[in-house]
Formats: sequence, structure tokens, C-alpha cells
Amino acid sequence: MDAAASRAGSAAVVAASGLLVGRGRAAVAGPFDFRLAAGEALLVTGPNGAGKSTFLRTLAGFLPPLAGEVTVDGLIAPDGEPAARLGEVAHHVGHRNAMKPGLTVGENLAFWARYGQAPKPSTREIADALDAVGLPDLSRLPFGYLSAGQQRRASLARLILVERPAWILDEPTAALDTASQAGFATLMAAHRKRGGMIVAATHQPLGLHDAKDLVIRPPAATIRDDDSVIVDDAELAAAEGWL
Ligand SMILES: Nc1ncnc2c1ncn2[C@@H]1O[C@H](COP(=O)(O)OP(=O)(O)OP(=O)(O)O)[C@@H](O)[C@H]1O
Repeated sequence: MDAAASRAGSAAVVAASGLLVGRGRAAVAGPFDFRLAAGEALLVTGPNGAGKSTFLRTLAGFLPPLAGEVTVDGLIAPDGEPAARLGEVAHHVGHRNAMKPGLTVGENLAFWARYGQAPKPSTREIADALDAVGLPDLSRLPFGYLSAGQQRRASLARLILVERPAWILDEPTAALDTASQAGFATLMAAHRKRGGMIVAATHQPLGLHDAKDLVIRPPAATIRDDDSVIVDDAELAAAEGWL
């Protein structure tokens, strides 16, 4: 993807209205309303099981909303057309790293660049992205050889490798040491200064200054065992629109 084309213009706005998120037929959290302009951040907090990951995965387009909508204005998708969905212009980094342990660090990062429709990154670009997250050039090592904190940092390097206007981050600093947490706060600040947006769920301080807050409060019973819970994989996939 062309870096300039993917950058958020100053008029960029992402907005959600009446957004209800869930798994299968079961509503998990919401409805939510928020508005993010270029350079702004939304900090999502709430206890375990409240629905933070479900909310982020819905924003990324991995789960369909049960109600409401998320609109995107002023952002250009990789195909050069105005983006219709946030997922087209966002990086999502989940709390599991979504990197294959048997592939090298470089192969994993190249996969994520291609997933975002960016050209195949050069060895230099991969080394620079790893350097930005404080890692030496480990690109030829299998991802599975890295320590937990190194794996997290290598996973975050995809944010740097390909410029995308929105970062959707689930516990981004989990497993990072104090210095790496501070380094990542600097990267997030630089992203926002370029007009980028951040939506981040966390249980620990991220150093995101002037972020808007979205607190997810769970219903009294968060673990359900009723007809709304789908336990069959195929039925769940069908309910979420994958089949
Ligand atoms: N297929 C499903 N059907 C119904 N509920 C589900 C399904 N899958 C997950 N859930 C429930 O959705 C709720 C929200 O989970 P989620 O992972 O979004 O929470 P979270 O706030 O990110 O939690 P944590 O802080 O522990 O990471 C949980 O109660 C979980 O049990």
C-alpha cells in the first residue's frame, strides 16, 4: 500500500452509533457510540470477559455487529477508493500475536504486509520495523524461538512496516518490559501526530495521553449457558457470516 495514500487526512473521522457487539446470536456488550477524529485515541477498559476483545474484533471487521454501525469518512483504502469499512484501513493486533511459530519473523511480517495489500517488504524494511520496536534483526529466526516479550514486539512491528491510519490494539503491551512499554508509547504518540487513530483495550497504563474513554461494564452474569450461546463451530461460523 502507498504510505501517503493510507495516511489519515485531517478530516478523517471514524464513528460508531448504537454498536452492539456479540458472539453468534449472543449480545456481549453495547450499544456504544463514539467518534474519533484524526490523531485521537479511544481507550477501552473493563473487567475480564466484559467484551473488550469482542468490541475490537467487531471494529476490525472480524465479527459482524449485532446492531448499529461503524462509519468511516475521509480515509482512503489500499485500492485508492474511499474506505467504506474501518477494517480496510486498520491494523488489528490481538492479544494472541497471530504469528505462525514455524515461519521466520520476516516471513510472518511479510504475510501481514501482503494481507494489508502492501507490496512485499524488503529485508531492509523488515529490519527497520524490528529496530523501531527495539529488536535487533531477528528476521531469519523462527517466530517460535523468540521470548514472549520479543514475540510481542515482533508482532507490533507490523504496525510500523505498513502505514495504516487506524491501529486496533488488544493489550498491546502485555509481556513487554518497562523500557519497551515506554518505547511503544512513543510509537503510538508518533502515529497520532501523523494523524493516525488508535483504539486500544488494556488492563495497564499505556501512556496514551488525552485519550477518550470507553468503559465496558459487563451484565451481572457474563458466563451464560442458554440458547443464545452457540457451541458448535459450524453453527457459530454460520451465525457470524463466515459460511
Ligand atoms: N461463542 C460465544 N457465544 C457466547 N458468548 C461468547 C462466545 N465466545 C465468547 N463469548 C463470551 O464473550 C464475553 C466477552 O469476551 P471477550 O474476550 O470479548 O472479553 P474481554 O473483555 O476481552 O476479556 P479479557 O479482559 O479477559 O481479555 C465472555 O463472557 C465470553 O465468554
